[in-house]
Amino acid sequence: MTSVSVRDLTLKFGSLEVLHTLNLDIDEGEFLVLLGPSGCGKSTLLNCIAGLLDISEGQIFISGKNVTWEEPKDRGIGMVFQSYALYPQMSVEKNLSFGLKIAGLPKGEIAKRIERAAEVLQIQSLLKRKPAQLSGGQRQRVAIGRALVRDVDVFLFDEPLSNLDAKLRAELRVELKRLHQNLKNTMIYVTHDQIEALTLADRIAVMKGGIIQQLDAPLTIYNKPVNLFVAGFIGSPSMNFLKGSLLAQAGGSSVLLGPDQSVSLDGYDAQTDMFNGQDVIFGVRPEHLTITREATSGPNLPAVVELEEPMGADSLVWLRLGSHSMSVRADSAGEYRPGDKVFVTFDLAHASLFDASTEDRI
Ligand SMILES: Nc1ncnc2c1ncn2[C@@H]1O[C@H](COP(=O)(O)OP(=O)(O)OP(=O)(O)O)[C@@H](O)[C@H]1O
Repeated sequence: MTSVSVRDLTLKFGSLEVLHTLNLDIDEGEFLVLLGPSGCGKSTLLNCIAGLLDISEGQIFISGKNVTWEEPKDRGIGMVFQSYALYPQMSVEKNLSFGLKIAGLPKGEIAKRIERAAEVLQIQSLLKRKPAQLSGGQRQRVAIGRALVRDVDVFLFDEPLSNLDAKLRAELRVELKRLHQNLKNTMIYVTHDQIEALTLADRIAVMKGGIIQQLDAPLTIYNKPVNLFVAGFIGSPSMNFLKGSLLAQAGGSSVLLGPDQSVSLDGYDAQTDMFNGQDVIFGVRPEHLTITREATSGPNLPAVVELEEPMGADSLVWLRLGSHSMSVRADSAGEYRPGDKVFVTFDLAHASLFDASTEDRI
């Protein structure tokens, strides 16, 4: 069942149109991540769903009800912001109970909900403390708790972890995932951190310039990005992009990357013949390339090592291949030296090909 439905949503700030006739359906219990670079409109979209902005055109439905003109408090949503927005003079317990008291809930019910949220978030021992006596991670837990006690259908998160250091962020990310697995509420989560998106989401909506570029499961977005923007935005280290031209012949297509340098597209999962002679961009992730000292039987090209970056478990080896530079994830601990002559093999089943003029996937 659809939990949140956004229909033909347009939002303008004065003459600046930030969201353009946007449509989005989010299933009940789904963890949907809105991902994109700064300024792409993801917080604006979340704020529209929350009712914090008056939309210019379109409609929003939550749990089947048209809430387009409803007040935020009447939408059945709980929101968690990047800034914890806790009341500094109140204890954790009071921060959690405040909204419920205003809503007129009976004392017993309030106590029950706080107890449950405190247990889920492991903050039972912190209930009497003030926000200033908490760490950043604990404060963010309380902020999540405040949304939790409202007993809502839909949680909205706006970059809730971005104020935390990397280690804490990784810990809370796991906790959020666990929380979603236990509660099974619909969650809409804004971030510009692709790791957060890939690890948390059931589906990711990648946005650019107020438009959803791709809405898909994380691995589909990772393996089959619909355009050059999505391909470049997702993945760290980034996908390698090699400019070339497409040559379709009787024996199959290939990409000409330079004089005497061509990569056969045998194994690529789409028809490419109709792009014969056109400029294309061949995209391949560092982990879908293999370096060998000797030529292999697969589609491989000679390359020269520029440098090796050790990354702990493995390393990133930068290669020069004619006029192209590319990085390869290698199971190596400093065995490559600048100037080493190697061969690089391409995993075509995981490669991407883009039309250089439209930047769309072929
Ligand atoms: N109140 C406002 N008045 C005018 N322009 C605004 C307002 N709020 C946001 N904008 C503009 O709308 C666009 C989208 O902003 P939004 O905050 O939604 O982006 P975002 O993708 O969430 O970025 P970030 O990750 O930096 O928060 C930006 O160009 C921003 O400058």
